[in-house]
Amino acid sequence: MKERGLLIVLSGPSGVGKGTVRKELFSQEDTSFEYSISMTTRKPREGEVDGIDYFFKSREEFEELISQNKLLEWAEYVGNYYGTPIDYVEKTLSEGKDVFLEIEVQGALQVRNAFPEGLFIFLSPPSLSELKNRIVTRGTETEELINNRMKMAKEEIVMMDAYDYVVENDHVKLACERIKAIVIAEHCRRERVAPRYKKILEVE
Ligand SMILES: Nc1ncnc2c1ncn2[C@@H]1O[C@H](COP(=O)(O)OP(=O)(O)OP(=O)(O)O)[C@@H](O)[C@H]1O
Ligand SMILES: Nc1nc2c(ncn2[C@@H]2O[C@H](COP(=O)(O)O)[C@@H](O)[C@H]2O)c(=O)[nH]1
Repeated sequence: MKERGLLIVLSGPSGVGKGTVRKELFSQEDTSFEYSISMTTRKPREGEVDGIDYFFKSREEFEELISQNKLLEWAEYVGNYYGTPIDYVEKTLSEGKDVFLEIEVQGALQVRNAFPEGLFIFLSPPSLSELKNRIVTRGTETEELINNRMKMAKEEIVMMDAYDYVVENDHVKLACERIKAIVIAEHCRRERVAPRYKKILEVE
């Protein structure tokens, strides 16, 4: 039977740079994670594409998915639902591939209960003022939403103790290097060969 993949959960407050770090990680040739695309009831931002950035759903459709137990975790965050489709995660892990979730803190804590064997990484900002600066500079939120997200961020930051690792996102490329090193170390600790090293073993 094929060994199950590792479930990697990257979480942290809004605006810390989870999406930026994830996109950078997935653009690098030496990473081989599978990204789990989330469902949300949030309206698409400019440039976001259904089925690539998110699966965009109505509130009724999302509530139907909850009632059918189709979500590994879900949370209502600043007025919208967000959730992880369970079938994709289960299928991909059972194929022996590592699955990468980029989700907020309430959802990450639910995954911790369902998958205690997962790898939980909290992405931290260098400071709260830099966090606010990043949300403001992104320019996607109204002043009211920025204040709501900052209020949530203060509650989320105290939860970093519940994670296996805290990675500071001071520079995107450095944060990616730290995350890759953690994943490789976790594979070794669990007595498995990290996918990126398997090709070395194939050489005669
Ligand atoms: N290390 C960094 N240094 C400076 N700016 C950064 C860094 N990482 C990300 N940013 C910027 O911060 C802003 C927020 O980043 P991003 O959208 O990736 O955050 P997020 O955590 O995914 O947010 P959300 O949870 O709201 O989706 C973006 O404008 C991004 O370019
Ligand atoms: N609990 C979950 N949180 C998720 C999921 N997908 C994304 N997110 C997080 O929601 C906030 C807001 O996202 P935004 O795209 O509106 O800025 C952010 O922290 C995301 O990481 C999910 O499936 N479950």
